[in-house]
Amino acid sequence: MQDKELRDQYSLQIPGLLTELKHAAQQWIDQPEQKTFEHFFTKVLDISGSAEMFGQAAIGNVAKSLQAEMSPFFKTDKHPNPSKMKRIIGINQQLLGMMHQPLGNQSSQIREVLFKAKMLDKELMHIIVLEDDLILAKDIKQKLSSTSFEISAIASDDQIQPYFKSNTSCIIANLDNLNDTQLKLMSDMEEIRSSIPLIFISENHSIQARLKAVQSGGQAFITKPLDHTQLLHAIDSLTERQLQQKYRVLIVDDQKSLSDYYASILEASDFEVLAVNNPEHELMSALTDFVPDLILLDLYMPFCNGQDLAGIIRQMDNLLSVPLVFLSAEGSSDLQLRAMSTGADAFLTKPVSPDDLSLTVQSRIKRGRAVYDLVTKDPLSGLLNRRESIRRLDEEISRSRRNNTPLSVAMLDLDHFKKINDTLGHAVGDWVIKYFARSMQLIFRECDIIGRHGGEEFIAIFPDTLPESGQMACKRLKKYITANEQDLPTAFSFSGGLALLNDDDDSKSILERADVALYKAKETGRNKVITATDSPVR
Ligand SMILES: Nc1nc2c(ncn2[C@@H]2O[C@H](COP(=O)(O)OP(=O)(O)OP(=O)(O)O)[C@@H](O)[C@H]2O)c(=O)[nH]1
Repeated sequence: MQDKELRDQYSLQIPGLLTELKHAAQQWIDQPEQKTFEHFFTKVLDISGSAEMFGQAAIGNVAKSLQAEMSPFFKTDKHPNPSKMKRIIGINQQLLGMMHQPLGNQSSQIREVLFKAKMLDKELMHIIVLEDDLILAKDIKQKLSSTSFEISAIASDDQIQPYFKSNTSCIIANLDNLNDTQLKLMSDMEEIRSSIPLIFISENHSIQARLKAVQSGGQAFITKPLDHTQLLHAIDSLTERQLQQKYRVLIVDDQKSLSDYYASILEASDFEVLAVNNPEHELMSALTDFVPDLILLDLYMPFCNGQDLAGIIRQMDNLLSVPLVFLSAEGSSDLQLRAMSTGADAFLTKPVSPDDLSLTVQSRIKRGRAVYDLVTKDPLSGLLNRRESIRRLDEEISRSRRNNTPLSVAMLDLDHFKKINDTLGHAVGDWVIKYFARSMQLIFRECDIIGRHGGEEFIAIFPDTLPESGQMACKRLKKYITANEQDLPTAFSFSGGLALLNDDDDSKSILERADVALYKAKETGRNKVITATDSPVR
């Protein structure tokens, strides 16, 4: 029988398998005992053992993860605990959902299993703080709330589960106050919280304490006295709060059918993908305009080989930290090694499974971003540093000229910041800088580029924007900061200068014009943004 016929036959069986699986799972839920569990397990085995062979790889993969969750309890007298049971039921529901869908449309479901749910755009993140030192809990709550998180602080012996919400994105727990049973609960919970990160804080600096944290599922360990910058940094890097834009993957492969296939897998896992099938003509503009987070390169192409292209890419400053992954049917380890020596980060051998592709891409991007962050970000504010902001401004100037679109740039500076430092101390000054940075991230558009130019001075680049809209964005920012004033350790304001790119400008001159306008705003009373060669807008 032909492959296709086999696949079609299997498709006809899916509704029957679906009904049996549903029934078996329900029986186990109603009567959670060994007999019903084993019956349910055999139904899962039926699917995991056959789906992939008949071209239903996505269903097969989820069935396999369900099988892996259940197998430790098969033919033993152990029974899954309630959290494990919840997880098994959850995965089973995904599997049923996939089997219920029209065939060929299941790939988007994989990401529910492989990837954590993305936070909605600008959605407030919810953090659970498990700390029975009421003063410390209150302090964490106050500091984090004023940085735009929603916080539930609970004593450590409380039941944590009822506090979980759909936007819960992080748990902070005091390791020192948790007894063995509670630590076990945290580690068991890992199965249901799956990707919600857990940060432990502790007074104990020892390796034993760190080990205990890791064994209980902790992904970060912060010692007391608590440095809130470090805490925020851990939250940011674990939750990817600042990285809510989609990861961008550039595929370079001369075979369109293959690049379409890879693109469909990656898009289903929420990556943004651009495919280049004709590198000779399309690659350079794709590299500069698309600015990929990772490049998937075919090793052999008619125009030139992937190794040479890797060499070209590695010569570009802004792509130095971007991971390169070769994709090829080349099985020789010698040739693979030679290819890797051009600075590539991984080699995937074709045919590559959807899971391998998604997971490799995801993990390499994460590492690439971590390196990129170290080089380009300002550690206090989490914004781009001065060097990177100017590099991005140069890029935006070129893009604006190419596309004939307007570009506005603002220099923003906190007012009387020295007084805040002098009267309330440097720590509060630092806090204001972070708060201001986060407010800009929250209020400005996703595509706007925000950097810390130095001290208490910031740069905001507004692509495709006239100064009038830039002024509106600054007004929204001012309104947001004023509205939240009561939650802050001190009220503060900012002044700004805004400039529109003109034909003669380069990054230096546009910044100078924005700076002159900023100076004017300071001179004429502060707390306002002035557009270069324009009258003040209050
Ligand atoms: N806390 C803190 N202070 C900083 C940092 N970087 C620069 N500063 C301080 O920011 C203050 C800037 O002071 P000035 O340049 O006089 O400006 P200003 O007081 O804001 O006055 P105007 O800009 O004229 O409104 C100085 O006291 C710097 O020490 C930082 O990273 N953290």
